Amino acid sequence: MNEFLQNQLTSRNALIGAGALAAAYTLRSLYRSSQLPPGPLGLPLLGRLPWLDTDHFNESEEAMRQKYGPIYSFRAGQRLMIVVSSYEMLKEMLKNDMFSGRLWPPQAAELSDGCGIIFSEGKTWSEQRRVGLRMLREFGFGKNESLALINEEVAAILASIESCNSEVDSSRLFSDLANGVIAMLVFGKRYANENPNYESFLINAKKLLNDSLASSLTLLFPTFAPLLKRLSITQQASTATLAMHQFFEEEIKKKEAELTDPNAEPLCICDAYIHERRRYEAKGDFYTHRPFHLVRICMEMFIAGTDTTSKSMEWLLAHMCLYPQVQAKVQQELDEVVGRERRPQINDRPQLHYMQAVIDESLRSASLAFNSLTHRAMKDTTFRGYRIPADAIIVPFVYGAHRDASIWEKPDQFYPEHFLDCEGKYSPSKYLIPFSIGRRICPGESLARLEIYMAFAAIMQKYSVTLAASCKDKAADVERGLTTTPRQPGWHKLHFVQR
Ligand code: HEM
Repeated sequence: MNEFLQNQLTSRNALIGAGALAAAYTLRSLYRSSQLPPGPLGLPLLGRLPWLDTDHFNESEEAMRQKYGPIYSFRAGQRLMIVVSSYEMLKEMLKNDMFSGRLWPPQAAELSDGCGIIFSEGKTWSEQRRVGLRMLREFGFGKNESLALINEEVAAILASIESCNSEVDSSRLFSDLANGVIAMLVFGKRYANENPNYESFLINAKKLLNDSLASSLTLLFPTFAPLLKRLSITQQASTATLAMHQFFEEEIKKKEAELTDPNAEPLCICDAYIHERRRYEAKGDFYTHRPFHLVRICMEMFIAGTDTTSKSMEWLLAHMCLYPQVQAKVQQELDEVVGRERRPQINDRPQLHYMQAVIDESLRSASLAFNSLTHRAMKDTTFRGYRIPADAIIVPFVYGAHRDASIWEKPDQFYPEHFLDCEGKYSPSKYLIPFSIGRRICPGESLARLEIYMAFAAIMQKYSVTLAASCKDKAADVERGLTTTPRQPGWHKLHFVQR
């Protein structure tokens, strides 16, 4: 055989070999994809990203839920998303350690250094969560001190409504309340708005939330993360995080200097944590509660516990504007149970059946944390016969669960009767999961519910609220909401009339 023929044969064999390999690879990928939960195909590298409406991400996901059912999968960039929206599946999945991991953009994960509650996993997470929850209980829920504190913040809201004759920006109305409560719980003091350090902290926190979609590019495209990390949008988020760390480090330093007596009564979460850390250090353990945990926990309480609570109150008032007949019933019940002479208190809550149903229906209808916080599959595993690869992003699609027609009588309407029994008594539903469910369920639920109830009851007792004249024609936009993190009601202003 001459040399030319031999070369031809070798190239042909190489081509056949490469073709066979490619075919085997494609078949294997198709086979492996067929084991995943059903879902739409996407483009190479981009996956379904071009089809997702980033302004109303919840609606894109809801359309897929309608088509593919309660568990589906799709690729976003290089990541596999497993979207789950059935209550029963979420309950089963989220109580399982296998799905309790977290996956964050690499730059955010590096900055967190595995500390705190929200970003951590495994033993560190369970220890920090245990301590955080205990402290929230000690300082946060239902104690006379915290009730007095919330009452003060509510009084400030009422005063600010009273002083404003014209239109009120609802987003400003409630953020002071939620920030004030968290500041008192965490540091035992309220920050004046003019405090420049606190002001810049608030600006950085807003930046971080607003830029979160853009900065998650590094999460969706891990291969390109080193390049993407250099983008200014990613760097802005990191700079904001570092500045926030600095704010908390300085506040904690002041507390440490003040807290010299180990028997001194802790006055806030920060005091209590410093005591706890010193107890561990006295036993020679400098690691379990190393100082950066406290920095992160303080920051997490502010980030996770303020915007969420104030946006829930905004949604409630938006719903009252959109459904005046519901508002009238809330007020009638308040008049009957509490009257107008004294401010509604926590012990009135069990008698305010309709009001509790309205609050729950607003939480359902808004589904503020519409994707909860996403989780990570810790290992290759299976769930209900589907393959779930390690590092798949588990999306608890709360918005979809709250629109499941097999659970909710009128999923697309604002219908407080979802939470009332046939005698008109409040009947909480286990299917309502705005604070998620399972091992990582929000530890701030009781506190958030307390704040929401106290503020809502006080406002409804004294005022009727409508959309301001300038936004009357925007009702549909208000109700459709905006999807940032968290989902906000559409932009609007309010008009209050004293009752
Ligand atoms: C209406 C207000 C709130 C809503 C809708 C809300 C919702 C949520 C959701 C959906 C999660 C994710 C749970 C998961 O990963 O499965 C979460 C986690 C968390 N929330 Fe809240 N939250 C609210 C208020 C608060 C408050 C007031 C605090 C603290 C003072 C707080 C602290 C946290 C923390 C620390 C986590 C992380 C839990 C973990 O990773 O183990 N939240 N929240």
